Amino acid sequence: MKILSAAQTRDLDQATMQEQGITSVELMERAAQALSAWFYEQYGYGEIPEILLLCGPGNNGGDGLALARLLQEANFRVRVALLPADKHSTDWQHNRQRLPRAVPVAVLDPANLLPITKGTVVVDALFGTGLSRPLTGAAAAVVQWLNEAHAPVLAIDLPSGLFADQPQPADSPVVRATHTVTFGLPKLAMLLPQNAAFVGEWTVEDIGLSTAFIEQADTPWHLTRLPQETTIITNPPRLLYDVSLPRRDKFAYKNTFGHALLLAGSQGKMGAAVLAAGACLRGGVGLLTVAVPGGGYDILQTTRPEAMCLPDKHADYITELPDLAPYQAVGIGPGLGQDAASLAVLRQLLRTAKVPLVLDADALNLLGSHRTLLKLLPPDTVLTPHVGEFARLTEKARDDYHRLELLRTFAREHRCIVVLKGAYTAVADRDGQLYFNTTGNPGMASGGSGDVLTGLLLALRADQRLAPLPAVRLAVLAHGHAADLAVQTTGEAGLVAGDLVAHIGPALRDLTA
Ligand SMILES: NC(=O)C1=CN([C@@H]2O[C@H](COP(=O)(O)OP(=O)(O)OC[C@H]3O[C@@H](n4cnc5c(N)ncnc54)[C@H](OP(=O)(O)O)[C@@H]3O)[C@@H](O)[C@H]2O)[C@@H](O)CC1
Ligand SMILES: [K+]
Repeated sequence: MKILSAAQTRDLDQATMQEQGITSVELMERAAQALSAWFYEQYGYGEIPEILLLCGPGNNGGDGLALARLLQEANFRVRVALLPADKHSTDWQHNRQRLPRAVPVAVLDPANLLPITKGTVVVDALFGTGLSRPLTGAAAAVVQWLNEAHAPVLAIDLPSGLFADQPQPADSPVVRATHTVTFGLPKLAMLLPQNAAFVGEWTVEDIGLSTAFIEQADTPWHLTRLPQETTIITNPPRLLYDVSLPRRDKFAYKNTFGHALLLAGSQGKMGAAVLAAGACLRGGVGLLTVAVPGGGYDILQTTRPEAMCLPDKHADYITELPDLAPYQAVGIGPGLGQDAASLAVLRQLLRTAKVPLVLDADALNLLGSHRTLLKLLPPDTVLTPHVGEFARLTEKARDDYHRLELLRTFAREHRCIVVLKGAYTAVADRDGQLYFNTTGNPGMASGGSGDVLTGLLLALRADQRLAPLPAVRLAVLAHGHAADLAVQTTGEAGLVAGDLVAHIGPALRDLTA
């Protein structure tokens, strides 16, 4: 799925109207219907709250006015408060006229804003994708007043004051919504940690926007999602896959799934090697060999009998690179430590490897402290930094938007695939495209999650049937999905990395086309 800019979103609305022969008012009505359906789902069967709709001067306010009418017709108690403005959009005026007289309408007086009654649900229909500058004056005063009320807030399309695709100044006010309902496609702003407190939970409502326009739209931003049912109804339901694991041929041989080498573990960190090895095995690798420090031999052989083990001559950390000839992919980093001997192993690996590489954890820290090594990265090497590790590889980002630019530049410059781990893990490829992952949960914020991802990436990079980018997107999607499956029994707090390993099998089964 694509993510479009604010300008492209406006063009998308126009294209939809032309393609479907509908007016902008009709499109607005679809948006309002989707919003009223949301209210039904939330409140239709329980206690019905009073709803206060704050409406701005443009089409976002027009959405609010149309929603007020639909909610009033559905017997919700509604009130409308308008932001004072000199001009209003045509569709706003249309929906203002259609608003039933029974709905109380007031114009907000920014100098005299009355307290919001407890229990009121507020709809933020002040500004959406048409925000052209940071909020000041009356609009800023209203947003501040709303935020101080701590009421539940549903934002239409975007929380007011937030730009869809670029940062706003730190001191400019933005509505802190409890929930945001957006139309057609998510907006870039919704995926960034710095905006989480404004956006709240978010959902995307389908209002029948032009798929032809979306397909041809040029954008670097994409989403990777679980398989979705097509809109064409079939029995059994047909699924559309963003990425998928090919079904195994009946006569499949283990060579198809590759022989992977994992270099991992040091004294006190053998758990990282065990977790990554487990994930690689559950990820479907044909054969796995794990190179570990001598002292880790018994641990690995006992916990993962399916893997072969190469013990290093040093007891505590890895000092020698094994002969790479037998392997189709190599992973390095989990629990590796940062000893000078391990650095030499990494350097030699980068110089000599002719197969896909996955670099994580201490391998990234070593790269960060010896950046000249970056020149040695073979094309399509996979790097899996979290935000701190990424900063060590490049520079400290000013904000989340800047970080995305650094990420795309880095991936292009080094012709590699970077997996920036976080709530919406971002996969950047050498062409400058960026894919946000949509699976996973906060239970994954605990030790070992990253080691599991490395093992899974290694398995899918060793799989001879998958191209580099789809393999990486699939691994990231499956990793999050495994966590979402596991959390159903463990809960978020109780989720440990071993649970992820145990759920990789079912996660990949769901992603097999
Ligand atoms: N198009 C469609 O068919 C559909 C659109 N949809 C809905 O429309 C929304 C987009 O509507 P929109 O383009 O009218 O923009 P909107 O966000 O209402 O704001 C524009 C107004 O605000 C003003 N303004 C801007 N910044 C300001 C500031 N800082 N401080 C003060 N004023 C400021 C700006 O004035 P100006 O910049 O011209 O001075 C203008 O008057 C979209 O988010 C979705 O909700 C859905 O119904 C689906 C169908
Ligand atoms: K809004």
